[in-house]
Order: sequence, then C-alpha cells, then structure tokens
Amino acid sequence: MSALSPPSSLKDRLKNAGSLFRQLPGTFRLFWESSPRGAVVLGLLTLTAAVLPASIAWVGKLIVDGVVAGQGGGEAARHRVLELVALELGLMLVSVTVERGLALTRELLRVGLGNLLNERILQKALTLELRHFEDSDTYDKMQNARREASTRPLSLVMEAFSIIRNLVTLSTYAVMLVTLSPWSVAVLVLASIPAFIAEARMAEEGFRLHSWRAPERRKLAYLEWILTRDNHVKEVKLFGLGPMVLDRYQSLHWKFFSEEKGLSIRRMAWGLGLGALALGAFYGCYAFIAGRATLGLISVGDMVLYLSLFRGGQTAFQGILTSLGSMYEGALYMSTLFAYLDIPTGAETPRVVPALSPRKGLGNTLELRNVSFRYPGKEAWALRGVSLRLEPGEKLALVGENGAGKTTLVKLLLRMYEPTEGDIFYGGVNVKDMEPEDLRSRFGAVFQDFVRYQFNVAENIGLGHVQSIENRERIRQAAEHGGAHGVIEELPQKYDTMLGGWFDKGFELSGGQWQKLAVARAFMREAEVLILDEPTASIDAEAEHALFERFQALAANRITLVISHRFSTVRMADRIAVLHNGRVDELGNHSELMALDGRYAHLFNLQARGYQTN
Ligand SMILES: Nc1ncnc2c1ncn2[C@@H]1O[C@H](COP(=O)(O)OP(=O)(O)OP(=O)(O)O)[C@@H](O)[C@H]1O
Repeated sequence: MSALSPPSSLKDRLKNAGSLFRQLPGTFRLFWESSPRGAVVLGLLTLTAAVLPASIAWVGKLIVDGVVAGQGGGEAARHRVLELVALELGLMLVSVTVERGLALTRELLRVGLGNLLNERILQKALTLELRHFEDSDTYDKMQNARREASTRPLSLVMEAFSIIRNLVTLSTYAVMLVTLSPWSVAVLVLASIPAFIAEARMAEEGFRLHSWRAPERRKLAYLEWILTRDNHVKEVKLFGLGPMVLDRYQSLHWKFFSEEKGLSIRRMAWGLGLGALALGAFYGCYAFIAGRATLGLISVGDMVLYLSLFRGGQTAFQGILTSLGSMYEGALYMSTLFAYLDIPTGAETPRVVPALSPRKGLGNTLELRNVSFRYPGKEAWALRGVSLRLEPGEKLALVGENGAGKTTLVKLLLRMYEPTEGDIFYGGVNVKDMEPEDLRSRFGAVFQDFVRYQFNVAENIGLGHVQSIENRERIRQAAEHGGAHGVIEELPQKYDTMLGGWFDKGFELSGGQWQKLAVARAFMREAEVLILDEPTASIDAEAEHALFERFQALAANRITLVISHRFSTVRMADRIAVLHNGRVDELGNHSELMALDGRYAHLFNLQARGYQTN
C-alpha cells in the first residue's frame, strides 16, 4: 500500500504507522549530516531541560514543608526557607536559559537542515530524465517534497527530541509519584491514551488531505500563474479571461477551505472531549490527595509536590502523545520525500563499462534503425519503424503535419527518451553504450520552445558552452554566426544588457530577437550535429533566408537536422523525410519528391499557392 492511499482497517493503519516510523533513521541521518555539532548541543540541552522540572518541584515541596514546620520557629527556619527560595530561583534561571538555548539551536538547525534537503531535492531533479518531468505523478512527488522541506524534517526531529525529553521528565516524576500514590500513575497514563489515538488520526487525515490535493494545488498555482505572468496578460485581457480564471481559482480555494474547516472542527471537538476526560482524572486524584493531607496522612509539602508532579506529568504525557501525532505527520511527509529521492534513475547509464565513444570531430554517421516509440503509459505509437541514415555533412529536413512525431524523433536522438523498439547509432556506436553527456556534447540544438534566460546577453549565448561563458570573443563569434550580433549592438549595454522582465532593468526583446540568441547559443559549441526544431518560426522571411545561407556555410561538414513547416527552407536540404503518423512516408531530395507527386508535392504546392495568392 502506498503512503498516500487511505488505510481501510485498523490492521492496515497499524502497518502503515509502522512503515512510517521507519522513516526515522533516514531522517536522523540527514539531521546528523546537516550539523553533527548542533545535534550534540541539542541533545545535551534537551537532557538538562528534562531533569529540571522534577528538581524544581522537589525544591518547591521543601519550601512548603519548611514554611509549615518553621511557622513561629524564628530566624534559623526563615533562613533555611530563604535559601531554598534562592535555590529555586537559580534553577528557574537555568531552566529559562536552557529553553532559550533550545530555541536558538532549533532555529540554526532549521536553516541547516532545510538547506541540505533543498539541495538534495534539486540535485535529484538534475538526475531525473525528461520522462519524469513529463509525468504528472513524479511531478507531484517533487512538488510535495519541495513544499515543506524546510520545516517538516526538522519538526520531526524536534518532536522526537521532545518525546525523549518528556520521557526523561516523566520517569523522574514517576519515581517520586509512585512513592506517594502508585495508582495515580496508572490513572495519568490511561486518561491520556484516547487523546493520542485521536491526535494520530487527525494528523494522518491532515496529511492525506494535503497529499491528495497535490494535483489540485498545482492547478491552483497554475491559475495564479495565468493571472500574474507577463506573457499571459495579452490573451487574458483580449479574451476577458480574468473573471473566469479568478472564479475557478476561488472555487478551488473554497473547496480546500471547507475540507480543512471540517478537519479543524473535528480536531477541536475531540480535543475538547478528551481534554475534559483528562481534567476529570486530574481533579479526581486532586480530591483524593487533598483529603489525605487534611487527615494529616501526608504533609502539605507532599500535597504540593503531588499536585505539581501530577499536573506536570499529565502535561508531559500529553506532550508525548501530541508529539507522536505530529511525528506521524512528519513521517508521512518524509515518506514522500524519500519516495521522491528514491525515484529510480540511471536508465541512461551506458550498458557497457567503460562506455564507448565514437571518434571526436566531424565524419560520424547518425543512424536510426527501425525505431519505434510510445510515450510511457500511452497506447499510440508516436514513431513507428523509422529507419534513417544521415551521412557526415548531410542536411536532412523533417516535415510533417502537427503531431507527426518530428519533435519526438529529436528527443530520442538526444536520449531524452529510449526507443521502445529499435536502435540509434552514432559513428557506428549504439547510443545506449555511450555516456549521455558525451552524446549530448556533440549536439547543438535550437528547440521549438527554447528558453529565454533572465540573464544578460552574453550569458544567454555563453550558456551554450558553459565552460566558455566568460569567453567574450567566442560569444561574439557565436552571435555573429547566429545573426544576433547586429541586434546586440543596438542594445543599451550591448553584451552586458540584462534581458527579460523578471529582474530590475531587464530589457525585453522581440520573439525573433530572442530566437536569434537561441541560435547563437547553439553555435557556442563545436557541435558535430546541429538540430534546429523550427528555428525560424518567429524570424521574418528575409532573416530566415540569411540564417539558412549562413547554416549552409557554417554547417558545411556537420550533420544538420532541420524541422520546418516552411518549404522555402525545407527545399534547401540535401534530403527531406516526410513523417506521417510516426512513419517515414517519403524520403528524397526536393526534385525527387516533387516528381513522386505524393504528400510532399501536395503540401509544397499548397504552400506555394498560398504565397502566390498573397
Ligand atoms: N510528453 C508527451 N507525452 C505523451 N504524448 C506525447 C508527448 N509529447 C508528444 N506526444 C504525442 O506524440 C505525438 C508526436 O508529437 P510530436 O511533438 O513529436 O509532434 P511534432 O511532429 O513535433 O508536431 P508539431 O509540428 O506540432 O511540433 C503526438 O501525437 C503527441 O500528442
């Protein structure tokens, strides 16, 4: 059973609880790693804080007994009582200092542990593959893990420490209480047990509410995003989407609230009922002890001691139970965190050791042999039996209607996904036997949905080869190759101009200008294979022509794969592959395909007619 499915029976619930508390060792390991010294300090302070209440209660009893015995007894008795009061003051000062120390240590540890975990979460994100990001279940796991990483783990550890503290306090109390009244210890324990069960149950419900909601929470964040992001505002205003999106946002919000309200009310009702039970038990024992003191069977100091021990004991016991409930909640969180950190990765690890690596430089072939691919969890084939061989220096254009599988083919080439059937070879080596970093370092790509980094111009280009991000000469050259240099020279701080609207003084570029930077970024590396997935979509016809002429020259000996819907661009390729429903339907150069008079010729003529009528 997964930690997120509702337990149906008591047995399930216990099994679930057991598996959840198994998260403790892992959590403590992380805690220790984040700060061994802090952990030791916290342990020492906790133990000191644990033994202080019993000592203070004992001194309190001695004071009362001293006062009762010393009434009318002169200076000596008064002195002894004053000394005891001073002792109690001293103990109280120690107690206050220890509490402050605990709060400070907790605060410092919170930052350390929170950072460590956020780092682990992000490090894990780096090892995840594209398929993980495109899968909503994994995405939810990641969001769940990120949401409370800086608070939950520490509170789990703190609750565990608080249990230890209360247990130590309780055992010191128990030793004293048993001598006064053994059965009251039993009453104390029994009266608190129902509270624990209720607390654990509510904690579990609360967590499940949060987990179940992960997809809806994302929906809420998404609606918020639509209304607040700069690139949405035009459509939001034009289509008058504001009220509709806000309405959806609010109804989701109120749905959350009403669920939470129900839980809070139930929590309050149980707390009230069980609190009354505990109070009844306390006053029952109080009556018994007060009666015994009145009859002179115990001293007044004993009665005072008993009362403070009983009250303190009850608080400590309930503290333990509440901590167990909160720990349960924390452990549930940790189980999702560990589930996220344990997502199996490494599908990209080469099959052979050491990994194979084709000769560096130009001259390698790129070949797909009978490649078929289905997205995880999908029935339909995105690619079916694709075989293509690209010779060194060859320019291949991929065309096909929307959804034909063009971008999917690029994802497979870059090993973002594994073919479901068939194999891909680069330089004669099966890409499954290569290190993915080695394979990817040989590719330069401009994606359809390229990124607009909110960095400066030089960095936007330099990111194409991070090792050279400081190399202005190389960046300038890449900008020239990508056709971006002219645009950059017009900017206020040229290559140092901050871009985008997220940060102060960011300069916003046009879609085509951003795209030129993305092309320049691809030219930062000495790529052996260039992939251009609709690189010209927002570039005007003239700029497109210029770009492709440059490509012809620059990419002379490189394999180039161009995906485009513009046939004026496509016809410049050495060969054209027409994809249809995931299959290569036609393959050949422009004149061959025109002569074939098939799908390509039809699409070409359609577009040519469009241009003529314009
Ligand atoms: N992440 C994904 N998960 C599941 N199915 C997907 C995913 N991405 C694409 N598909 C499906 O795979 C098929 C091929 O999509 P692909 O993006 O490769 O098409 P394309 O030829 O690049 O289209 P376009 O010209 O619109 O960019 C489509 O049917 C699409 O619905």
